[in-house]
Amino acid sequence: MWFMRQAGRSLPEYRAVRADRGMLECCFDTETIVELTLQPVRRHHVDAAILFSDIVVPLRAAGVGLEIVAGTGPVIASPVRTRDDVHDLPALDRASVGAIEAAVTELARELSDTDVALIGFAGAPFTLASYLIEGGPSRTYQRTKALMREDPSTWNDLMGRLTNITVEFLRVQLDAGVDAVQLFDSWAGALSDAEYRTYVLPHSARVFAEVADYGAPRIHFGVGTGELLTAMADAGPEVLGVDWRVPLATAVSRVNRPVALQGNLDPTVLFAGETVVDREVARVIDDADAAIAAGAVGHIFNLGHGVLPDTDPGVLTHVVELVHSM
Ligand SMILES: Cc1c2[nH]c(c1CCC(=O)O)Cc1[nH]c(c(CCC(=O)O)c1C)Cc1[nH]c(c(CCC(=O)O)c1C)Cc1[nH]c(c(C)c1CCC(=O)O)C2
Repeated sequence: MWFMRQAGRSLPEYRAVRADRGMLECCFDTETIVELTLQPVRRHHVDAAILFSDIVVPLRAAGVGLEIVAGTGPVIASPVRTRDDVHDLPALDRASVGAIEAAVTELARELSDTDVALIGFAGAPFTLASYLIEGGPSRTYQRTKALMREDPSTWNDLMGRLTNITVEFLRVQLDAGVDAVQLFDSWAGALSDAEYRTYVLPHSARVFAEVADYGAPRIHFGVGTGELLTAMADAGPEVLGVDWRVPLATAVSRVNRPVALQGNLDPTVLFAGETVVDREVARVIDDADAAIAAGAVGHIFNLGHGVLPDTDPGVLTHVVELVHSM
C-alpha cells in the first residue's frame, strides 16, 4: 500500500523544506528529491516510496517555459496551439534530468535493504497535452478537444512527441533503479471511450510497450475513468488504478486482460472521523477480496486520487496501520 501524493503539503516536514523554495527548484535538486521522497516512508511506514517529482518536470527539462503555481498547478508560458508550436516542442535529453537520475540511484541504494519499493512515474501524453494546449488547468479541455478533433494530424504529431518524452523520462528512472512505474493520465476521464480509443490509447499503449523490456510492473491511472477502464487496461499495464467512483469488483468486470487493481478509498473519507475511516477502509479491502475472487491478479491499497493538502497526517498513518493489520 501507498498513497498517491503521499509527499506534499499534508506533511509539516514537507512544508518546512518548501518554505523558501519553489516547487520546480526542489524537483531539480537531488538531495531535496531524496529527502521529500523518503519523508512519507519514515512517517507512515507505507510499502512504497513514490519519487518526488511532477508530471511537468520532463517538459521543463526539455525547455518548455512553465511554472508550478501553488494552489493552481502547472502554468505554461506559451501554450501549444498550432502546427508550428508542435514542431518547436523539443525532445528530452537525458543530461537535462541528471539530477533526477542521481536521486533515483541514491533512493534505490537507500531502499535496497528494506522491503520498501520505489515507484517512478510520468504524465501520460493526453494529460501533458491538456496542460500544454490549455496553458494550465482546465475544467472543460475545450481547446485540447478542439485540436484533437479538428486536426488529428497535428494532434498525433504532438502526442507522438509527448510519448517520446514520457518514454525517455520513464527509461531514465527504470535505468536508475525504480521497481515499478505509474503512468498518470489524470484527466483522460474527460473523454468518451470512443474518442479515448481513437486519439489517446495508441500513444499510451506505445508508452507501455516501450518500457515493457524492464519487466517492472506498470500502473495506469486516471480520475473519473470508470467508463474507460476496459480501454485503459487494453493499453497494456499490469496494474489498473481505480478512483472511488467504481467499486473494485465492478472494475475487474470491465477489463479483458489479467490486471491487478490499485485503489480506491475516496481521499475525502479521511476527513470524516475514525469510525467512518475504519468502516470505509474495511469496505475497500472486502471489495478487493471480491475483485480477486472475480479474477483480479492482486490489490494495491491506495486512495482513489491524491492526498488532499489539508489531510491530517495522523489519519494517514492510522490507515497504513489498519491496512497492514488486515
Ligand atoms: C495532474 C498532476 C500534476 N502532478 C502530478 C499529477 C498527476 C497526479 C494527480 O492526478 O494528482 C503528479 C505528481 N505531483 C507530485 C507528485 C509527487 C509524489 C507524490 O505523489 O507524493 C506526483 C506523483 C508532487 C506535487 N505537485 C504539486 C505539488 C504541490 C506543490 C506545493 O507544495 O505547492 C506537489 C507536492 C503541484 C501540482 N502539479 C500538478 C498539480 C495539479 C499540482 C497541484 C497544484 C496545487 O494544488 O497547488 C500537476
